[in-house]
Amino acid sequence: MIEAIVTDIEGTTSSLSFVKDVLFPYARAHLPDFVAEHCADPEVQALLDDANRLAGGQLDQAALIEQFIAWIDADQKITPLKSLQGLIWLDGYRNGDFTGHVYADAVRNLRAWHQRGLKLYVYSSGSVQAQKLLFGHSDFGDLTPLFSGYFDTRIGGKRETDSYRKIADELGLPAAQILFLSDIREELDAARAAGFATRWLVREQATDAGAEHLQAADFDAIRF
Ligand SMILES: CSCCC(=O)C(=O)COP(=O)(O)O
Ligand SMILES: [Mg+2]
Repeated sequence: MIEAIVTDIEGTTSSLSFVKDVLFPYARAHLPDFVAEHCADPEVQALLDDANRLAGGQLDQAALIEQFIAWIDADQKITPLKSLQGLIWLDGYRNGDFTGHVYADAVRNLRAWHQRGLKLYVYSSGSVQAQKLLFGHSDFGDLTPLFSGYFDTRIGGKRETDSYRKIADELGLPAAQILFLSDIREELDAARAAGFATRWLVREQATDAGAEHLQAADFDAIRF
């Protein structure tokens, strides 16, 4: 019996287009000024140091900004980049430049599952701060009361089975009692290898008859 649901964001609760056409360009445009203004801030300094280590060198600030932009353009899920993006998006949400896109069917079912007593969690490559911002400033208002916890790549990559083992440990539940929702097959494969139940959200892609994961066109089609 399913006791908890862990959901991905991009392509699952929220549209690919919101992330790729709104969030990423906003971070890209504001990143140079943000780094220049906040580089003495200890939290930002630590992210710059992490990024420098991952880039394998002692990049100066201009080169580091170029590196961050290259990572954004390649949609790299680099943890310090994702944390920096979260800090930059804070201003965008606060200024009302955008609200977090969440599909109506996702909101409807998340609310129903929460009402039924299921525990709901988020696991996204976006930082925990970015996740809370998106759901806290969503098109449907503040959805954060629905969630019991958030995970990002600090627990491990989404295509790594060990990440799901760690999440199950943190939830204190047998993996078989946790349902993972995602639009990415490799993420579902990793979750399934850890023992999770899975549903493949196929909102904007063709269904795959040979897939090992049950597929759902949207959250209304998810049964368990
Ligand atoms: C948390 S909102 C921004 C999403 C994001 O930055 C991202 O890389 C999407 O990753 P996901 O794991 O949700 O597909
Ligand atoms: Mg996704």
